[in-house]
Amino acid sequence: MLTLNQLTKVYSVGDPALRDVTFRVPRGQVVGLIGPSGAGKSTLIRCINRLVEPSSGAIYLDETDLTCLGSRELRRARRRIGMIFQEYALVERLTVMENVLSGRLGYVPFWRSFTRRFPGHDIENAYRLLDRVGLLAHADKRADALSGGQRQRVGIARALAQEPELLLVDEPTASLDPKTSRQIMRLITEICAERQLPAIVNIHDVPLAQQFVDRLVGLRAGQMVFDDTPDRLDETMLSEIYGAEDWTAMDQEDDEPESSSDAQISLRLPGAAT
Ligand SMILES: Nc1ncnc2c1ncn2[C@@H]1O[C@H](COP(=O)(O)OP(=O)(O)OP(=O)(O)O)[C@@H](O)[C@H]1O
Repeated sequence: MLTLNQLTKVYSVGDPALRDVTFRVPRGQVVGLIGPSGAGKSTLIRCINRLVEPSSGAIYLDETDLTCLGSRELRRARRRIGMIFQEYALVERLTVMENVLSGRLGYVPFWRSFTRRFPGHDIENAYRLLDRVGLLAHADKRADALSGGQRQRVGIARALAQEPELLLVDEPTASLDPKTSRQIMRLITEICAERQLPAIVNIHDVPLAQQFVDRLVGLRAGQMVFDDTPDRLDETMLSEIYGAEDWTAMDQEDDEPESSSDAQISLRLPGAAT
């Protein structure tokens, strides 16, 4: 279980990026984090893994307050947090298998990581994970030979190789076409249910989020303005989160042809095609 308690972040300049954000994510629940640009979504995710230092508040991963950890304890705690990134963050010249095994680097002694010699059970587990994400036949291919969707599947398998207790997912579909985006969101949510993993997914595509996540948290100017199931997010609430003017503008953009490079971040209300 992840618990954020009055999490606040004030950067050296500007208004607070997060103000007293409080919510819990129980095991197996996938929370979609939505809000306009600058609302604080990335800051929230980065505070949890302490890439950004929170200004105040607490972040509990089960019993551990992540905000209080020294550097050594923090390294250990980060092993418990799997990250999935928009641009996959793979090592392109390494194979799919080597990329998945890199999720184990925090667990093996330095000499093993240096020579990339991993214990047999890590390798067996990596094969199982590749099978789960549908990439078993691609284990020996170089990462740069894969499509975007396949790369993201490698990213998911690598995060799972860590045997995490929490998944933090940053715009997992922003570089993917709509069909592949749905496949990736389906995979993430199925895996979280299977493994009873709590997850926070930072996502711009509201309809996609509504289709797959258990719960939506809406941020605006660093404050939580929505926390409910996706079916409770109506037009009024969307205007509240995104601001009436911005929301109307984005809604109109949605009427433009798909060729728009912003097509994927356009916002539509429920009923997106599967
Ligand atoms: N390193 C930084 N130093 C100062 N201000 C920052 C820094 N990073 C973010 N901010 C500010 O904090 C606020 C929240 O930014 P953040 O990137 O978390 O928003 P976001 O919701 O993730 O936006 P986007 O959807 O565009 O990625 C913004 O006002 C931003 O300008």
